[in-house]
Amino acid sequence: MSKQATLSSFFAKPKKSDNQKPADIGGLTKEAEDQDPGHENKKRKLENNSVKGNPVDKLNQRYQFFCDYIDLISIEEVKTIKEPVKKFKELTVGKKEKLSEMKYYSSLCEVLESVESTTKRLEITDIMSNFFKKMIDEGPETLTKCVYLCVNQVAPEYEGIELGVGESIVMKGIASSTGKQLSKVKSEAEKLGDLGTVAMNFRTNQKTLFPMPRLTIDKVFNTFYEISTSSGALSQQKKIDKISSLIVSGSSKEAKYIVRSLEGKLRIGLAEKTVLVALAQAAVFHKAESKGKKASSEELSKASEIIKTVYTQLPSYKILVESLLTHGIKNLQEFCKLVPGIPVKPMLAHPTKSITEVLDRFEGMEFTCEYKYDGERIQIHRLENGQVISFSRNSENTTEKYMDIMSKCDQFLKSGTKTFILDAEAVAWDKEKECILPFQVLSTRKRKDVKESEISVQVCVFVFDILYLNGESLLKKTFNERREIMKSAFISSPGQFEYAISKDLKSVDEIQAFLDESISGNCEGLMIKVLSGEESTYEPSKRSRNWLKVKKDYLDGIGDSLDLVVIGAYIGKGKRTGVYGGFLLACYDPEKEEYQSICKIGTGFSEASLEEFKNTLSAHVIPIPKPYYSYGDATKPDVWFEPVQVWEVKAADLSISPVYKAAIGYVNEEKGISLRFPRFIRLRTDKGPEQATSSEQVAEMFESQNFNSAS
Ligand SMILES: Nc1ncnc2c1ncn2[C@@H]1O[C@H](COP(=O)(O)OP(=O)(O)OP(=O)(O)O)[C@@H](O)[C@H]1O
Ligand SMILES: [Mg+2]
Ligand SMILES: [Mg+2]
Repeated sequence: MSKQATLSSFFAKPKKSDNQKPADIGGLTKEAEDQDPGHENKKRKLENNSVKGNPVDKLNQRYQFFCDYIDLISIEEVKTIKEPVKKFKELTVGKKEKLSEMKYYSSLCEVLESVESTTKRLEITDIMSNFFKKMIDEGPETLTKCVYLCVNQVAPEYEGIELGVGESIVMKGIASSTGKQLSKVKSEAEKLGDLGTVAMNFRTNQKTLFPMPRLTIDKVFNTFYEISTSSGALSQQKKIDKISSLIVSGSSKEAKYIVRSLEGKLRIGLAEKTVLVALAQAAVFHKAESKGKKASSEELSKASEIIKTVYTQLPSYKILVESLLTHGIKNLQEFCKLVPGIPVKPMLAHPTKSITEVLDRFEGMEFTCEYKYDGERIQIHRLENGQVISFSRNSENTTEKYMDIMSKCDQFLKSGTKTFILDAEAVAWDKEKECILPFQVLSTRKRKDVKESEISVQVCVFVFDILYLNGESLLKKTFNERREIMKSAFISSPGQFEYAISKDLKSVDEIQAFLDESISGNCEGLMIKVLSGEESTYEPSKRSRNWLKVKKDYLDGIGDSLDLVVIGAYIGKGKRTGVYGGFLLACYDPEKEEYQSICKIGTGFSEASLEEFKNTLSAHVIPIPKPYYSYGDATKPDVWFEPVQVWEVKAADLSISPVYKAAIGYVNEEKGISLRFPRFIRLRTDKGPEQATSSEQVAEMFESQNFNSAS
């Protein structure tokens, strides 16, 4: 551990055992300070200060004393102060000049505050790009950490390290750092609805005897990282201590953002896309200014496009920022390409409600129809070293879950096939009857601590696309080309590793027959995809109109199911006594960062599932609704939940509602949209709450329903 780290960790936890009152080592009362405008007393104290205790404590305390006043004393003056300061000078000032203002967490917080105070996207982008432009001078490490703090992550999403600790731990951290009772923190939280504000208020009213060293971006990021990665028996207390030390060192404003971050989300209206665009623009501005020029709007929009494309292919801010600063925005695409080992956000499809709708959309284009398998999306990567790993739709590493397939993947390769990225669907497979099993069977497979010998549910992987082969990205190739490359590089094996069944059809009748065939083969319907031309490239992370899904169960209905977040429940009566009788569901509006109520649901549940939800959801009951829940009083549930579960729901249709809030502002300024006859289908473990059906999607579904019924 470096000296710096040892010393700063001292600040994290002031030791009470040294029989020293803070004032003894330099703290002065406010009055004394006022009477000492030249800080003469402080300097004298600094020079004379003597501390008791073991040598390390002494050193630490002296260092702390030194830090208390370093801001008041010029470096020249410091040099004239003799022992004991000399030692600290060697440790700190001698090696490092005072940090630039941009290195402090307060500079970031100021920016976060300005972002929070506006809702105008362009203004937010400007604020951020200005900030990043200055940050570029601080080097790639600080800039990377800054970007991570802005999107509230500590590592790339695919590493699965999440910043966000339980509310109760954050509360304990606030209590211990502000000297308040835990019950007081809780009651304030109930009153104000936001823990960040609670921490801020407590911190504002708190008197500290001497100032703590200022928080740097580095320190905050590193502590967040430690908190996110610590596990084990003592981790709870360690987390509380770390949270507490950050809050103690932070100003009231800093405390607010620290707490918000720890809760898992900043909620200031700063979208990840905006951060990316701002980063691109910052690079352009920085370069232009260094040459004494002005950046053109063309350059700016081109840079934004480049960075967005690059990030979908290589979602790592560290690599992105380093390449950006080393090679410049223009060359970014050359240095940041997709690479096996780093998951790409998969391409998504648009729902349709009839085959004729598909034919209208694809008129004059070459397209193909594939079976739509009902399992779990799987992206299979083979790395340079021969390792085979897989990721979910959500970029979660699922190698362990599918270890049986991954371990024998090499059997399915033709010679010469080395590195690749495949897009596929994993489906439960009945070995004896040689047929596809329903999704429910697949979902019984364990995700963690899997032993290959204990796997009872066999899986067959149906491959439908290839993104990368032997060092080459295939994203820009047409689907026709990709499909040929895919078929030339692998050997299919029935019941284990197959290509998705497909036919290049043209007429409604043919497609209808193929759809029926897919249903008899235990599939959900068809995926219909553009085969050739510019519109047939692979578009990572995009819900593209070049891929259409046709689901048998939703034809002539609303076209697709919805994935909704459970935000509340109603106490069960009669047969449902003891469990929840119904639930309040919401869609998500990423622009407003809020969950909007869309329907009550009480149908589609088995007794067992109601028991299960009672157990799992009870752990997430919150006393009052989150400030980012939008709901009408008429639908107020008996209990509120944290947004943790996503349910797939089927509905008869959508209607305008004065009570529900979904997609408010899209179709009607005051009214929302609600689901009629909603029915629970299944729990989605592969989607997080923010990946629930968005308000925009709800509005689109509503509009397409009305368009079709009108025509
Ligand atoms: N041949 C195929 N081509 C592409 N995707 C397929 C195919 N067969 C099955 N799928 C699966 O179908 C999914 C798309 O339809 P589905 O309604 O199941 O999506 P979802 O996971 O609910 O996501 P969303 O509704 O947000 O699009 C793909 O993500 C993929 O997992
Ligand atoms: Mg599916
Ligand atoms: Mg869906």
